[in-house]
Amino acid sequence: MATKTIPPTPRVEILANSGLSSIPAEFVRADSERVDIVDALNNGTSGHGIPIVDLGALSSEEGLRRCVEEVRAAAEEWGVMLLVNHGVPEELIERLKASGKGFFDLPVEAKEKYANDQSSGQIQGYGSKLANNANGKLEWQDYFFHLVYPPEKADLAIWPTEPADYIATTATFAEELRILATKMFFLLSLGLGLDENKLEAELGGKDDLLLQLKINYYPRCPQPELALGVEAHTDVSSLSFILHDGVPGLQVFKNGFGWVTAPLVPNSIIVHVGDSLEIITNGKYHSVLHRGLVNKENIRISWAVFCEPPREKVVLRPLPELVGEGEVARFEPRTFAEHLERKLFKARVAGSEGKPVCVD
Ligand SMILES: O=C(O)CCC(=O)C(=O)O
Ligand SMILES: [Fe+2]
Repeated sequence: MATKTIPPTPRVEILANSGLSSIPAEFVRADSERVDIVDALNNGTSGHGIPIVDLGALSSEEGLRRCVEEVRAAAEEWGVMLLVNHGVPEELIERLKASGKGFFDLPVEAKEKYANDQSSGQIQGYGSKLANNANGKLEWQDYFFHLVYPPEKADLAIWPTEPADYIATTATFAEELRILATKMFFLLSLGLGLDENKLEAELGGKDDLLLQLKINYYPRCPQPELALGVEAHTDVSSLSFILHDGVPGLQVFKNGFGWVTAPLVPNSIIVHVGDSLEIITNGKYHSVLHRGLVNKENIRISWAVFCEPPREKVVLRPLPELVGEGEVARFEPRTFAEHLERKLFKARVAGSEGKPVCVD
Protein backbone atom coordinates (compact mmCIF):
# COMPACT_ATOMS: atom_id res chain seq x y z
CA MET A 1 0.00 0.00 0.00
CA ALA A 2 1.22 3.52 -0.78
CA THR A 3 2.48 5.45 2.21
CA LYS A 4 0.44 8.42 3.29
CA THR A 5 1.34 11.53 1.31
CA ILE A 6 0.20 15.12 1.51
CA PRO A 7 -2.04 15.67 -1.48
CA PRO A 8 -0.86 18.47 -3.81
CA THR A 9 -4.39 19.87 -3.97
CA PRO A 10 -7.19 19.41 -1.49
CA ARG A 11 -9.47 16.57 -2.40
CA VAL A 12 -12.48 17.86 -4.28
CA GLU A 13 -14.69 15.90 -1.88
CA ILE A 14 -13.37 17.99 1.02
CA LEU A 15 -13.94 21.23 -0.88
CA ALA A 16 -17.46 20.15 -1.82
CA ASN A 17 -18.30 19.23 1.77
CA SER A 18 -16.90 22.47 3.19
CA GLY A 19 -20.13 24.29 2.42
CA LEU A 20 -18.59 26.72 -0.07
CA SER A 21 -21.08 28.54 -2.29
CA SER A 22 -18.64 29.51 -5.03
CA ILE A 23 -15.89 27.33 -6.40
CA PRO A 24 -12.17 28.26 -6.38
CA ALA A 25 -10.85 29.99 -9.51
CA GLU A 26 -8.79 27.00 -10.65
CA PHE A 27 -12.03 25.04 -11.16
CA VAL A 28 -13.72 27.79 -13.19
CA ARG A 29 -13.43 26.89 -16.87
CA ALA A 30 -12.36 29.41 -19.51
CA ASP A 31 -15.12 31.61 -20.99
CA SER A 32 -14.79 29.91 -24.38
CA GLU A 33 -15.42 26.50 -22.80
CA ARG A 34 -18.24 27.65 -20.56
CA VAL A 35 -20.72 28.68 -23.23
CA ASP A 36 -22.48 25.34 -23.25
CA ILE A 37 -21.72 23.93 -19.78
CA VAL A 38 -24.87 23.33 -17.76
CA ASP A 39 -25.97 21.52 -14.60
CA ALA A 40 -26.07 17.85 -15.66
CA LEU A 41 -29.52 17.47 -14.03
CA ASN A 42 -30.91 20.49 -15.79
CA ASN A 43 -29.73 19.70 -19.26
CA GLY A 44 -31.81 20.18 -22.37
CA THR A 45 -29.49 18.34 -24.78
CA SER A 46 -30.68 14.93 -25.80
CA GLY A 47 -28.73 11.70 -26.13
CA HIS A 48 -30.76 10.92 -29.19
CA GLY A 49 -28.59 9.40 -31.86
CA ILE A 50 -25.84 7.66 -29.89
CA PRO A 51 -26.06 4.12 -31.31
CA ILE A 52 -27.26 1.28 -29.08
CA VAL A 53 -25.95 -2.13 -30.12
CA ASP A 54 -27.57 -5.35 -28.90
CA LEU A 55 -24.92 -8.08 -28.69
CA GLY A 56 -27.51 -10.67 -27.64
CA ALA A 57 -27.90 -12.24 -31.07
CA LEU A 58 -24.21 -12.85 -31.80
CA SER A 59 -24.57 -16.63 -31.95
CA SER A 60 -26.65 -16.61 -35.13
CA GLU A 61 -25.06 -15.85 -38.47
CA GLU A 62 -27.59 -13.16 -39.24
CA GLY A 63 -27.15 -11.65 -35.74
CA LEU A 64 -23.39 -11.59 -36.14
CA ARG A 65 -23.64 -9.84 -39.50
CA ARG A 66 -25.95 -7.22 -38.01
CA CYS A 67 -23.67 -6.62 -34.99
CA VAL A 68 -20.59 -6.24 -37.19
CA GLU A 69 -22.37 -3.65 -39.29
CA GLU A 70 -23.81 -1.74 -36.31
CA VAL A 71 -20.51 -1.70 -34.42
CA ARG A 72 -18.62 -0.59 -37.54
CA ALA A 73 -21.06 2.23 -38.26
CA ALA A 74 -21.04 3.41 -34.63
CA ALA A 75 -17.23 3.37 -34.39
CA GLU A 76 -16.87 5.24 -37.68
CA GLU A 77 -19.61 7.82 -37.31
CA TRP A 78 -19.66 8.42 -33.56
CA GLY A 79 -16.68 6.71 -31.92
CA VAL A 80 -19.05 5.75 -29.13
CA MET A 81 -21.89 3.28 -28.64
CA LEU A 82 -23.97 1.72 -25.86
CA LEU A 83 -23.91 -2.06 -25.58
CA VAL A 84 -26.82 -4.09 -24.25
CA ASN A 85 -26.83 -7.87 -23.70
CA HIS A 86 -23.05 -7.55 -23.52
CA GLY A 87 -22.54 -10.71 -21.46
CA VAL A 88 -21.10 -9.14 -18.29
CA PRO A 89 -23.41 -10.47 -15.55
CA GLU A 90 -25.72 -7.82 -14.13
CA GLU A 91 -25.30 -8.97 -10.54
CA LEU A 92 -21.50 -8.68 -10.89
CA ILE A 93 -21.87 -5.12 -12.16
CA GLU A 94 -24.11 -4.32 -9.18
CA ARG A 95 -21.46 -5.72 -6.81
CA LEU A 96 -18.72 -3.78 -8.59
CA LYS A 97 -20.67 -0.56 -8.18
CA ALA A 98 -21.47 -1.27 -4.54
CA SER A 99 -17.83 -1.95 -3.70
CA GLY A 100 -16.53 1.14 -5.54
CA LYS A 101 -19.16 3.27 -3.85
CA GLY A 102 -18.27 1.60 -0.54
CA PHE A 103 -14.67 2.71 -0.97
CA PHE A 104 -15.64 6.30 -1.72
CA ASP A 105 -18.07 6.29 1.21
CA LEU A 106 -15.04 5.89 3.52
CA PRO A 107 -13.81 9.07 5.22
CA VAL A 108 -11.18 10.93 3.19
CA GLU A 109 -8.50 10.11 5.80
CA ALA A 110 -9.12 6.39 5.23
CA LYS A 111 -8.88 6.86 1.45
CA GLU A 112 -5.64 8.88 1.81
CA LYS A 113 -3.90 5.68 2.90
CA TYR A 114 -4.17 4.72 -0.78
CA ALA A 115 -3.03 8.08 -2.16
CA ASN A 116 -0.99 7.97 -5.34
CA ASP A 117 2.16 10.03 -5.72
CA GLN A 118 2.26 11.32 -9.25
CA SER A 119 5.50 13.26 -8.74
CA SER A 120 7.37 10.02 -8.07
CA GLY A 121 5.64 8.11 -10.85
CA GLN A 122 3.28 6.18 -8.57
CA ILE A 123 0.13 6.84 -10.60
CA GLN A 124 -1.98 4.02 -9.19
CA GLY A 125 -4.18 4.76 -6.21
CA TYR A 126 -6.44 7.49 -4.87
CA GLY A 127 -5.89 10.89 -6.44
CA SER A 128 -7.07 14.17 -7.85
CA LYS A 129 -6.09 15.73 -11.15
CA LEU A 130 -2.93 17.81 -11.21
CA ALA A 131 -2.91 20.89 -13.40
CA ASN A 132 -0.95 19.56 -16.36
CA ASN A 133 -2.51 21.87 -18.90
CA ALA A 134 -1.13 25.28 -19.70
CA ASN A 135 -4.46 26.75 -18.58
CA GLY A 136 -3.89 25.27 -15.09
CA LYS A 137 -7.53 24.26 -14.67
CA LEU A 138 -8.62 21.46 -12.35
CA GLU A 139 -11.44 18.97 -12.66
CA TRP A 140 -14.31 18.55 -10.18
CA GLN A 141 -13.49 14.96 -9.27
CA ASP A 142 -11.36 12.61 -7.22
CA TYR A 143 -10.57 9.14 -8.51
CA PHE A 144 -9.10 5.73 -7.83
CA PHE A 145 -6.89 4.37 -10.62
CA HIS A 146 -5.31 0.93 -10.90
CA LEU A 147 -4.31 -1.79 -13.34
CA VAL A 148 -6.82 -4.65 -13.10
CA TYR A 149 -5.78 -7.06 -15.89
CA PRO A 150 -3.84 -9.26 -16.55
CA PRO A 151 -3.88 -10.52 -12.95
CA GLU A 152 -0.13 -11.16 -12.86
CA LYS A 153 0.57 -7.49 -13.61
CA ALA A 154 -1.89 -6.17 -11.01
CA ASP A 155 -0.36 -4.87 -7.79
CA LEU A 156 -2.89 -6.10 -5.25
CA ALA A 157 -0.95 -4.36 -2.45
CA ILE A 158 -2.41 -1.02 -3.57
CA TRP A 159 -6.00 -2.23 -4.07
CA PRO A 160 -8.50 -1.19 -1.39
CA THR A 161 -9.00 -3.73 1.37
CA GLU A 162 -12.23 -1.95 2.34
CA PRO A 163 -14.94 -2.86 1.48
CA ALA A 164 -13.92 -6.46 2.14
CA ASP A 165 -15.10 -7.74 -1.25
CA TYR A 166 -13.48 -4.98 -3.33
CA ILE A 167 -10.54 -7.08 -4.52
CA ALA A 168 -12.46 -10.27 -5.37
CA THR A 169 -15.30 -8.40 -7.07
CA THR A 170 -13.06 -6.11 -9.09
CA ALA A 171 -10.79 -8.97 -10.20
CA THR A 172 -13.79 -11.02 -11.38
CA PHE A 173 -15.23 -8.01 -13.19
CA ALA A 174 -11.89 -7.47 -14.95
CA GLU A 175 -11.95 -11.08 -16.23
CA GLU A 176 -15.45 -10.55 -17.64
CA LEU A 177 -14.58 -7.22 -19.18
CA ARG A 178 -11.54 -8.75 -20.86
CA ILE A 179 -13.88 -11.23 -22.58
CA LEU A 180 -16.10 -8.37 -23.75
CA ALA A 181 -13.05 -6.48 -25.05
CA THR A 182 -12.11 -9.49 -27.21
CA LYS A 183 -15.68 -9.64 -28.51
CA MET A 184 -15.53 -5.97 -29.48
CA PHE A 185 -12.13 -6.25 -31.20
CA PHE A 186 -13.46 -9.25 -33.09
CA LEU A 187 -16.51 -7.31 -34.37
CA LEU A 188 -14.47 -4.19 -35.09
CA SER A 189 -11.93 -6.25 -37.07
CA LEU A 190 -14.61 -7.93 -39.17
CA GLY A 191 -16.19 -4.51 -39.76
CA LEU A 192 -13.05 -3.43 -41.60
CA GLY A 193 -12.67 -6.68 -43.55
CA LEU A 194 -9.73 -7.79 -41.38
CA ASP A 195 -9.04 -11.19 -39.88
CA GLU A 196 -11.19 -11.41 -36.74
CA ASN A 197 -8.15 -11.44 -34.42
CA LYS A 198 -6.22 -8.69 -36.16
CA LEU A 199 -7.02 -5.57 -34.14
CA GLU A 200 -6.58 -7.20 -30.74
CA ALA A 201 -3.28 -8.78 -31.87
CA GLU A 202 -2.00 -5.39 -33.10
CA LEU A 203 -2.86 -3.79 -29.76
CA GLY A 204 -0.96 -6.23 -27.59
CA GLY A 205 -2.95 -9.44 -27.90
CA LYS A 206 -3.84 -11.87 -25.16
CA ASP A 207 -0.72 -11.29 -23.05
CA ASP A 208 0.03 -7.61 -23.35
CA LEU A 209 -3.21 -5.71 -23.68
CA LEU A 210 -3.80 -4.08 -20.29
CA LEU A 211 -7.00 -3.06 -18.52
CA GLN A 212 -6.74 0.01 -16.30
CA LEU A 213 -9.70 0.91 -14.07
CA LYS A 214 -10.45 4.50 -13.10
CA ILE A 215 -13.30 5.06 -10.68
CA ASN A 216 -14.31 8.70 -11.08
CA TYR A 217 -15.98 10.30 -8.07
CA TYR A 218 -17.73 13.60 -8.86
CA PRO A 219 -18.95 15.38 -5.71
CA ARG A 220 -21.92 17.77 -5.75
CA CYS A 221 -20.85 21.11 -7.18
CA PRO A 222 -22.35 24.44 -6.05
CA GLN A 223 -21.69 26.03 -9.46
CA PRO A 224 -22.01 23.23 -12.02
CA GLU A 225 -22.35 25.66 -14.92
CA LEU A 226 -18.77 26.89 -14.30
CA ALA A 227 -16.96 23.58 -13.79
CA LEU A 228 -16.31 20.25 -15.50
CA GLY A 229 -16.03 16.86 -13.81
CA VAL A 230 -13.72 15.78 -16.58
CA GLU A 231 -12.63 18.20 -19.26
CA ALA A 232 -13.00 17.58 -22.97
CA HIS A 233 -10.57 14.89 -24.06
CA THR A 234 -10.14 11.80 -26.16
CA ASP A 235 -8.95 8.65 -24.39
CA VAL A 236 -5.47 7.38 -25.24
CA SER A 237 -6.71 3.78 -24.95
CA SER A 238 -7.77 1.51 -27.79
CA LEU A 239 -11.27 1.07 -26.34
CA SER A 240 -12.73 2.40 -23.08
CA PHE A 241 -15.73 0.83 -21.34
CA ILE A 242 -17.80 3.11 -19.09
CA LEU A 243 -20.30 2.19 -16.40
CA HIS A 244 -21.97 4.68 -14.10
CA ASP A 245 -24.36 4.93 -11.19
CA GLY A 246 -27.33 6.25 -13.15
CA VAL A 247 -26.61 9.94 -12.62
CA PRO A 248 -26.23 11.76 -15.98
CA GLY A 249 -23.03 13.65 -16.81
CA LEU A 250 -21.20 12.14 -19.77
CA GLN A 251 -21.33 14.09 -23.03
CA VAL A 252 -19.78 13.20 -26.38
CA PHE A 253 -19.01 15.62 -29.18
CA LYS A 254 -20.51 14.91 -32.57
CA ASN A 255 -19.78 17.06 -35.58
CA GLY A 256 -22.96 18.72 -36.72
CA PHE A 257 -24.72 18.08 -33.37
CA GLY A 258 -22.32 19.56 -30.80
CA TRP A 259 -22.28 18.10 -27.26
CA VAL A 260 -24.67 15.17 -26.94
CA THR A 261 -25.57 13.74 -23.54
CA ALA A 262 -25.20 9.98 -23.11
CA PRO A 263 -28.65 8.51 -22.42
CA LEU A 264 -29.28 6.41 -19.30
CA VAL A 265 -30.03 2.90 -20.55
CA PRO A 266 -30.41 0.21 -17.87
CA ASN A 267 -27.76 -2.53 -17.91
CA SER A 268 -25.84 -0.96 -20.75
CA ILE A 269 -22.10 -0.43 -21.03
CA ILE A 270 -20.79 2.58 -22.95
CA VAL A 271 -17.82 1.98 -25.27
CA HIS A 272 -15.52 4.70 -26.57
CA VAL A 273 -13.05 4.33 -29.40
CA GLY A 274 -9.74 5.75 -28.14
CA ASP A 275 -6.66 7.15 -29.87
CA SER A 276 -4.77 3.85 -30.18
CA LEU A 277 -7.55 2.26 -32.22
CA GLU A 278 -7.99 5.43 -34.26
CA ILE A 279 -4.28 5.39 -35.15
CA ILE A 280 -4.05 1.78 -36.26
CA THR A 281 -7.27 2.07 -38.32
CA ASN A 282 -5.89 5.23 -39.97
CA GLY A 283 -8.82 7.21 -38.59
CA LYS A 284 -11.52 4.86 -39.93
CA TYR A 285 -12.63 4.40 -36.33
CA HIS A 286 -13.02 7.73 -34.59
CA SER A 287 -11.53 8.54 -31.17
CA VAL A 288 -14.44 10.37 -29.59
CA LEU A 289 -14.08 13.71 -27.82
CA HIS A 290 -16.02 13.61 -24.55
CA ARG A 291 -16.38 15.36 -21.20
CA GLY A 292 -18.24 15.08 -17.89
CA LEU A 293 -20.72 17.58 -16.49
CA VAL A 294 -21.41 17.87 -12.76
CA ASN A 295 -24.52 18.86 -10.84
CA LYS A 296 -25.72 20.45 -7.61
CA GLU A 297 -27.84 17.62 -6.24
CA ASN A 298 -26.19 14.25 -6.68
CA ILE A 299 -22.77 12.72 -6.33
CA ARG A 300 -21.91 10.83 -9.53
CA ILE A 301 -19.61 7.83 -9.81
CA SER A 302 -18.40 6.28 -13.05
CA TRP A 303 -16.15 3.29 -13.77
CA ALA A 304 -13.93 3.69 -16.83
CA VAL A 305 -11.95 0.67 -17.98
CA PHE A 306 -9.22 1.62 -20.45
CA CYS A 307 -7.90 -1.12 -22.76
CA GLU A 308 -4.34 -0.03 -23.27
CA PRO A 309 -1.61 -1.41 -25.51
CA PRO A 310 1.73 -2.12 -23.79
CA ARG A 311 3.82 1.03 -23.41
CA GLU A 312 6.83 0.04 -25.54
CA LYS A 313 6.25 -3.38 -27.03
CA VAL A 314 4.09 -2.52 -30.02
CA VAL A 315 4.36 0.34 -32.48
CA LEU A 316 1.02 2.00 -33.18
CA ARG A 317 0.84 2.81 -36.87
CA PRO A 318 -1.88 2.75 -39.53
CA LEU A 319 -2.23 -0.85 -40.74
CA PRO A 320 -1.04 -0.92 -44.37
CA GLU A 321 -4.19 -2.79 -45.43
CA LEU A 322 -6.30 0.11 -44.12
CA VAL A 323 -4.44 2.78 -46.05
CA GLY A 324 -6.29 2.56 -49.34
CA GLU A 325 -4.94 3.48 -52.73
CA GLY A 326 -4.64 7.22 -53.05
CA GLU A 327 -4.89 7.58 -49.25
CA VAL A 328 -2.09 8.64 -46.97
CA ALA A 329 -1.19 7.29 -43.54
CA ARG A 330 -2.67 9.97 -41.27
CA PHE A 331 -0.59 9.13 -38.19
CA GLU A 332 3.15 8.76 -37.65
CA PRO A 333 4.25 5.50 -36.04
CA ARG A 334 4.70 5.74 -32.29
CA THR A 335 4.74 3.55 -29.20
CA PHE A 336 1.97 4.07 -26.66
CA ALA A 337 4.51 5.73 -24.34
CA GLU A 338 5.46 8.16 -27.11
CA HIS A 339 1.82 8.89 -27.82
CA LEU A 340 1.29 9.76 -24.14
CA GLU A 341 4.31 12.05 -24.19
CA ARG A 342 3.16 13.87 -27.31
CA LYS A 343 -0.28 14.39 -25.91
CA LEU A 344 1.01 15.70 -22.60
CA PHE A 345 3.34 18.04 -24.43
CA LYS A 346 0.51 19.36 -26.60
CA ALA A 347 -1.67 19.82 -23.53
CA ARG A 348 1.03 21.84 -21.80
CA VAL A 349 1.68 24.01 -24.83
CA ALA A 350 -1.79 24.34 -26.33
CA GLY A 351 -4.00 23.92 -23.28
CA SER A 352 -3.84 27.63 -22.65
CA GLU A 353 -5.60 28.17 -25.96
CA GLY A 354 -8.54 26.17 -24.68
CA LYS A 355 -7.91 23.28 -27.06
CA PRO A 356 -9.24 19.93 -25.86
CA VAL A 357 -5.99 18.00 -25.74
CA CYS A 358 -5.82 16.82 -22.15
CA VAL A 359 -4.70 13.28 -21.44
CA ASP A 360 -6.84 10.78 -19.64
O1 LIG B 1 -17.43 9.87 -16.08
C1 LIG B 1 -17.58 9.54 -17.26
O2 LIG B 1 -18.68 9.16 -17.69
C2 LIG B 1 -16.43 9.59 -18.24
C3 LIG B 1 -15.08 9.58 -17.60
C4 LIG B 1 -13.97 9.68 -18.58
O3 LIG B 1 -14.12 10.16 -19.68
C5 LIG B 1 -12.63 9.18 -18.25
O4 LIG B 1 -12.41 8.76 -17.10
O5 LIG B 1 -11.76 9.17 -19.16
FE1 LIG C 1 -12.44 9.62 -21.04
